Amino acid sequence: MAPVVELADVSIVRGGATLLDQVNWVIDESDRWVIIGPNGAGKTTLLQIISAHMHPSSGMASILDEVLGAVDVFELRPRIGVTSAALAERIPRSESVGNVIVSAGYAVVGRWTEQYDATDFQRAGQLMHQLHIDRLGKRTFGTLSEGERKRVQIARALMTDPELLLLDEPAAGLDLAGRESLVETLGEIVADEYAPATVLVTHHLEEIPAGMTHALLLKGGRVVAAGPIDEVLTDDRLSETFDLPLVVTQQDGRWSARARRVHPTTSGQE
Ligand SMILES: Nc1ncnc2c1ncn2[C@@H]1O[C@H](COP(=O)(O)OP(=O)(O)OP(=O)(O)O)[C@@H](O)[C@H]1O
Repeated sequence: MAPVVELADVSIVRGGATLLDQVNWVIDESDRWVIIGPNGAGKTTLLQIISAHMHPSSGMASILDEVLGAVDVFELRPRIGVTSAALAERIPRSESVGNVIVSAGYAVVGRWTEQYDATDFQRAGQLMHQLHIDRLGKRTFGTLSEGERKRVQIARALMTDPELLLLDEPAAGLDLAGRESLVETLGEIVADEYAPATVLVTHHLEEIPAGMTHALLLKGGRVVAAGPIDEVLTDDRLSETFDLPLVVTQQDGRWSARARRVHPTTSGQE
């Protein structure tokens, strides 16, 4: 079976700056990837490529078996579910939650004059249940808490049954309880064998749901490491990525990282 995403030596150059530098990456259908890297590493730029919103300056990008540059991106984009802060800002605050979700089928951010059928509303209802937001259907987007908004966006991203799901910092800005609850729900989604290939971007290992299978570490537009999550999220590789000595721990499928404590040595004592 063809990979869901295949990048070969993909670079992006803008205004003389190299934002991505010869990135090679393959995503298979059953993969659940997490991308980690410091601010400015190129994570959003990488998502722009695999969501068919940016073409490589050089190299080859194949998304859902279509090569960017040789495909109508407007046909490709509906096959990809995306959540990001930029997209959330475009959702009208006065729109009802139900309409925010159902309108994904038309690739518009609020309901206008399109007609939806019973299956659309049934699907939206199922997703609201899956995201634990059943009771919010009639509320307007602007009245929701940040955590509720994140869930609505994820339901919307799943509405079209995408073949690729891209989540750009889904837990950013949530309090501890909100983060834990959302991470648990994301864990339920990625555990479903019929869920699409998934890519989640985060700055924090604590935001990685259990069940993610692969990790890609990005620094200065270059891939530091990419592969099975256990092999990639190591002390050495994460320390190199963030230019800081770090200790990584994993427990019950969840990850965390902290700075390595340097013990001051007292003269004459070991
Ligand atoms: N059009 C552009 N021209 C020049 N530089 C750009 C352009 N767009 C982005 N950049 C730079 O490219 C780098 C990578 O940006 P990107 O948003 O992909 O990083 P990121 O890893 O998502 O960062 P963050 O974690 O802060 O969101 C940044 O240094 C950014 O300033």
